Amino acid sequence: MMSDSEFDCVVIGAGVQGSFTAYQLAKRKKKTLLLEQFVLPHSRGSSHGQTRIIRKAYEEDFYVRMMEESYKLWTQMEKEAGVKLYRQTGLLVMGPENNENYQIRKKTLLKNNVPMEQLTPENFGQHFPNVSLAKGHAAFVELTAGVLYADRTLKAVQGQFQKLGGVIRDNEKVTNIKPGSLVTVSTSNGVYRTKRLVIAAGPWTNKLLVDTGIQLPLEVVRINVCYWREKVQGSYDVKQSFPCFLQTEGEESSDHIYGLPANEYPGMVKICLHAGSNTDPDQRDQQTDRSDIETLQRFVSRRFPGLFSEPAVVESCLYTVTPDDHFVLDHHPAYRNIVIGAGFSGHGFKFGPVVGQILCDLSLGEVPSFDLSPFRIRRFQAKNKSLL
Ligand SMILES: Cc1cc2nc3c(=O)[nH]c(=O)nc-3n(C[C@H](O)[C@H](O)[C@H](O)COP(=O)(O)OP(=O)(O)OC[C@H]3O[C@@H](n4cnc5c(N)ncnc54)[C@H](O)[C@@H]3O)c2cc1C
Ligand SMILES: O=C(O)[C@@H]1CCCC=N1
Repeated sequence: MMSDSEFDCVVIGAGVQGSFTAYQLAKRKKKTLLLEQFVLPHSRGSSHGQTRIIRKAYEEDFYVRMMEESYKLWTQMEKEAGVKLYRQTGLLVMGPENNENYQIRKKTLLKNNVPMEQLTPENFGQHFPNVSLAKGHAAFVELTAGVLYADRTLKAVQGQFQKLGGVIRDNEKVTNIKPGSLVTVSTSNGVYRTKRLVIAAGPWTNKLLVDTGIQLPLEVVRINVCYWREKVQGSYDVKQSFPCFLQTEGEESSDHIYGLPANEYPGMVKICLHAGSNTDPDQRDQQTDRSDIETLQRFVSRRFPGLFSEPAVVESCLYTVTPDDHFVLDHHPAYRNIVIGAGFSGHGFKFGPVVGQILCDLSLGEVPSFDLSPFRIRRFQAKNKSLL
């Protein structure tokens, strides 16, 4: 019989990845504790806000395959929790016709039979009268892409976890990890012992890993989340079937620009640059760089003539970025009973259900159904031995 402070598994971090992992562990009848440093819900990490894009438009086949499973698991969670988490809107992908990144993405979708519609510069305006396609650019629509409701997801997954007997302790910061066959986890409120630990701490990952003797090559980046007001309300609204969009590269920036239809704030479209400035997650609001906003203003005024080119609302969110933009899903190199899910590099939300399954499999010593070589920690070792 385990005491109240002993668990089969402790998960650190109640963002999207930690919450789905804890849910999977509880589903497999493991006594699981989910620890969160802030009072839930909170907006200090990477998973807050109302919406995220779900798509299969990736360059790599392995992400497309993971998304096939993820879509099924999103539907399953919607049914189990009785809430709508996904809305199909399509994803408009635009990029320079001859750009490698744009072309590979298109080919990967075609190869994997993802439903899509290719547009021409001639018919683009009929489909999207309020968007101006740049000269020399091409476009297609990934039809099954859409919007995920983020805050609602966290509430649903954490609720299902608790229904399965899982314990959430929020406002409880992990202050020390002592590895061992039973890992000792000290928090601001107590001490727990667990057979297995999953670290899903988002931007705080390296702060926690110090105790376990490693550091990963992760950069924490602050993103200015900008909302742009419509000149005529409804022109880019989710209810009018305006899609999510992705501009792979353009005159304004070599970084991607992406957006979601007006949804959370009536009459405002979310458009962001997929880049920002480095920050310490505990000092996020001291990072005030707004150079990305100037890039976005140029983009909005050229490509979205129906929006005012001054953001009406600017919020903050954090990315935790790896050197190759691929995730870390692996065992700790020195301690097999510690599993790490990190470095989601600004595109991990849509994978939440499948990441939860993978981290749970790894933690229980089971073989995940995906090839995890792109996500192994040793890929960094080969490049820079001093990082580990
Ligand atoms: C602006 C923006 C737009 C994005 N758009 C998309 C998109 O369209 N589609 C998509 O798929 N993805 C998108 N992403 C990426 C996606 O949101 C992230 O990849 C995902 O939310 C990462 O989740 P996480 O659980 O790893 O991190 P987090 O959500 O940050 O969760 C980590 C949690 O760990 C907790 N924690 C840390 N340290 C401790 C400690 N010591 N003790 C206790 N708790 C601790 C933190 O408080 C936090 O709650 C976007 C991200 C941003 C910022
Ligand atoms: O993951 C996503 O879909 C978004 C859009 C592209 C850049 C990052 N996040």
